[in-house]
Amino acid sequence: MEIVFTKMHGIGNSYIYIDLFKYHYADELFSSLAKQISNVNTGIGSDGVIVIQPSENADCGMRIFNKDGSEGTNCGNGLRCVAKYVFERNIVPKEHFVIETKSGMMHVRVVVKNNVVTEVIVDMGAPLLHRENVPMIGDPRDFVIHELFNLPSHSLFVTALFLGNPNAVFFVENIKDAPLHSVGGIIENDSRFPERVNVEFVEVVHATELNFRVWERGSGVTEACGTGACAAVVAAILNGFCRKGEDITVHLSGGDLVIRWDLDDHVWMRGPAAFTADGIYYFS
Ligand SMILES: N[C@H](CCC[C@H](N)C(=O)O)C(=O)O
Repeated sequence: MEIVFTKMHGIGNSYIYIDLFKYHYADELFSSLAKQISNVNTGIGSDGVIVIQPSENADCGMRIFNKDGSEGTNCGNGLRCVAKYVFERNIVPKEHFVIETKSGMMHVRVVVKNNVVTEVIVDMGAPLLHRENVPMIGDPRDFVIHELFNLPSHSLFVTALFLGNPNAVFFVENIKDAPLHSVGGIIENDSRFPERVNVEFVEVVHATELNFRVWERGSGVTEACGTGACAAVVAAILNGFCRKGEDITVHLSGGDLVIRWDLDDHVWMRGPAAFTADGIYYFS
């Protein structure tokens, strides 16, 4: 079966984009497509699949499927790429518009130079801090801020929250020592997170600068995670390392994002998006 696709990335977090405004594929396809096409040897290579589709409630809709075929609820880097795609391909010829995701309506603004989107600003909405919203087991009314999180090999302190998806943030002295590969997958699948969790390690460089690495739910280590970077900024403010209302630069493996948890409680993310290729994939 021939699948028309576009590959894009947001600071190295790459997805295969399927445009359902133009082409028609059955919903049942996407989970197995994500598993197959993400393989760099037998597929195209990506962190998953993102479906761009019409929406009755917004200018367009977006669905995200991780490498393991699981469907996520939002994707920060994906939102910026979808915004660039629908603007430049004349699907949504507006500079301010709304993208519907499983975790809500996302308001985006594209920064345009000579008809090319150079940057996208996304209102990621307000974080949900109660344990039941992360979700994480325990007293539902609690916040999870600097809570002891014991593993067989490590004693860590977690700050957990929902910001488009579930996030568990751990602060480390030096990002180079983050036990990403040794505990990322263990924490992702820990039973304390009933819907699994995206795992972020953060080094506070200073009050307006963070170093960041991520093990993503359903995709493992990626170059960048937009929702995760936003969650890291919220966690840094909750722990007193940074301040609300200030622009925080987050250094991810694939590049930088500028994020602000505003006094109105909304989290704003600003960053680039890029086309990589258009093509046809032979799905079997
Ligand atoms: N792995 C995430 C979805 C992708 C999020 C990430 N790529 C981003 O840029 O926000 C999840 O299952 O919640």
